[in-house]
Amino acid sequence: MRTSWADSVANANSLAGAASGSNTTPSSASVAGAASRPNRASYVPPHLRNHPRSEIATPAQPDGPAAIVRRSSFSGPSGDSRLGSGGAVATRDFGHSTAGGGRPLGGGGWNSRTGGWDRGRDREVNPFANEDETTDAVFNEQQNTGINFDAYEDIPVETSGDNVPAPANTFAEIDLGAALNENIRRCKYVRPTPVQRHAIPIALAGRDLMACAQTGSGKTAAFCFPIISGIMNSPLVQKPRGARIVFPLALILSPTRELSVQIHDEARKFAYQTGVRVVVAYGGAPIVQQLRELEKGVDILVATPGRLVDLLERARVSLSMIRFLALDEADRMLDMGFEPQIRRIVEQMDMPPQGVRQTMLFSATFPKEIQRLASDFLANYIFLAVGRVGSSTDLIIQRVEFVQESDKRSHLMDLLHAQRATGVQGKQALTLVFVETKKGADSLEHWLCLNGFPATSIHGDRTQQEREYALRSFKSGQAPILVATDVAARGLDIPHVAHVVNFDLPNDIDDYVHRIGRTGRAGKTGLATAFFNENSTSLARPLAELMQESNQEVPAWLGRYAARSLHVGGGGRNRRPGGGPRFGGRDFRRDNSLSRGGGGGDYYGVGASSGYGGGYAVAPGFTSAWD
Ligand SMILES: Nc1ncnc2c1ncn2[C@@H]1O[C@H](COP(=O)(O)OP(=O)(O)OP(=O)(O)O)[C@@H](O)[C@H]1O
Repeated sequence: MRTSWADSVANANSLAGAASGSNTTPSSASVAGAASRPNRASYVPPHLRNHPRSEIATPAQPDGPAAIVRRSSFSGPSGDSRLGSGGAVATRDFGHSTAGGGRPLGGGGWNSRTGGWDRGRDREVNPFANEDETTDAVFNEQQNTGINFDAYEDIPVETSGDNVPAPANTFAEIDLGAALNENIRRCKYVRPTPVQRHAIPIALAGRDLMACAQTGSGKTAAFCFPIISGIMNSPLVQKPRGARIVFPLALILSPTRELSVQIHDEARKFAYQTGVRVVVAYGGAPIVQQLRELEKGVDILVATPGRLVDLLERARVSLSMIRFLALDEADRMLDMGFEPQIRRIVEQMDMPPQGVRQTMLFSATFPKEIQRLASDFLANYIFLAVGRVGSSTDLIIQRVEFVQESDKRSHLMDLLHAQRATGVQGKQALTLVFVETKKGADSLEHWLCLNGFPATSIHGDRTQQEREYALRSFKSGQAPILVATDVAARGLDIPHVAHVVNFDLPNDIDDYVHRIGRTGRAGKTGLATAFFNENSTSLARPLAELMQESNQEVPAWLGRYAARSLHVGGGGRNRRPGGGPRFGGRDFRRDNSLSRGGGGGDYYGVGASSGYGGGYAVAPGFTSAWD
């Protein structure tokens, strides 16, 4: 059975303790003795290679169950030691003790359950295997080196908060350690995206973070890298053993099952051969299988809130050792749908409080009221806005067409035929069609299939198996059209989505931003078409504003709808406050210190000021820069 790195530490200590004839710690002698046993070829993790043997040291004596062992100090900033008050900090380097001494803590390996931490890692499934085998090398290359990554270069970046760490320009500068760097290379990431450049140094400095950055701009790595590096490099409280309860060190919450699976897949790549074990738990899939995975050991738990609550109630997971908490799609996680569950998980179970754990919230949209809620979870945090957050990337060409309800199907058919005619189809050009209801998704899928367009669908009434199958056939191009409800709106990173069609527009502009963000990812361009009619008038103004902000052509008729909705007070939550350039989800804390510019200005000339293009003063403690 494999274990997590944390378990390995615990087991290493108990093994060594046994070897020295005590229940506590390995003495130097026992370790030396163990090290002098005949060595089988020992696995040296990539990040520990090339370290002189002289640096190799032995874990010092832990002090009871809360003993802390420093895992590795080979690179990166020193870990967050905020948890250090619970026990003694080992002075020797855990990681290095593995590196040089073969199996320094006993011939049986690090872990009595597994027969060896390194053996467990030898058996680690290579998450890059499929990609390496991909014959279409160019395809892969384009995926991640992204010719258009230059498009991000002149993106506006704003940070606020105390003592904001400086951004880094290269991964080498960030110094994540050899193992992570090797995985970054395997992912074909040549340089960090802007959100990574800023967020990773902030997170590595141990700071809490609320980060807004456009869809498809690499937020997953921005929170995964520091978590993995933090787990590898910082002191660790020894995990209690024996019971069937597991103690993850990091928790990543996301709103949908598919997104959790995707984050898990990504995190496994980033953590490959680091010894940091990532496990996913989500609803709709058999819990027994997930429990089995958890029992093998878990450092990073990626979960949907519902399934996590279930695991907590069954006392199979404890959050008492959580050092890193990340909420992906944080605004969604804290809106009315999820907030009670999130509060339960974060505030009412056994998770260390804010200021003790490190908390990171990420999204492309961050309405102010949600920022206010989110600040309950954060301590002295830094707000980071990359791009006009809450806005869409300029890489997505947005079109809005006026289509009556009864004409929508035939209009969609025209679009699809036109795509076919230009050869834009198949695996290299997938089309994602968003509809409002589950029934609507089923019936549109059926109709498309009847009309010779292989389609599939994903929504909440389909079984998890059906959802996963649908996603697989879409990704593979077997069904190059996916009809979806908002369950597929956020986070999903599906290569080659060339066209997003908003067959039904959502009620909330932020949902629109996330939906169209399924294309135009990682520096590539994409197309989004929306069908607008009298049913979507409440979206007219925010949509027109968004398009204007993203340098899109706004049809005159949409401008008229927008102006009208302003006069009748439409917009509701969609009404964007303040006018002026939004920087999207601007830090709500600034509202207290800055006078609001714009006062409802807009580009229709209806508001009090001319809105766009006007700046706002930068208050002390806030920086604003073009990255
Ligand atoms: N530094 C990088 N270089 C090249 N590609 C990258 C880099 N970082 C991330 N990517 C790729 O960019 C794509 C989008 O990343 P990711 O899914 O993390 O975006 P996101 O910001 O979380 O988007 P969303 O807001 O939609 O959730 C992924 O395919 C990822 O592999």
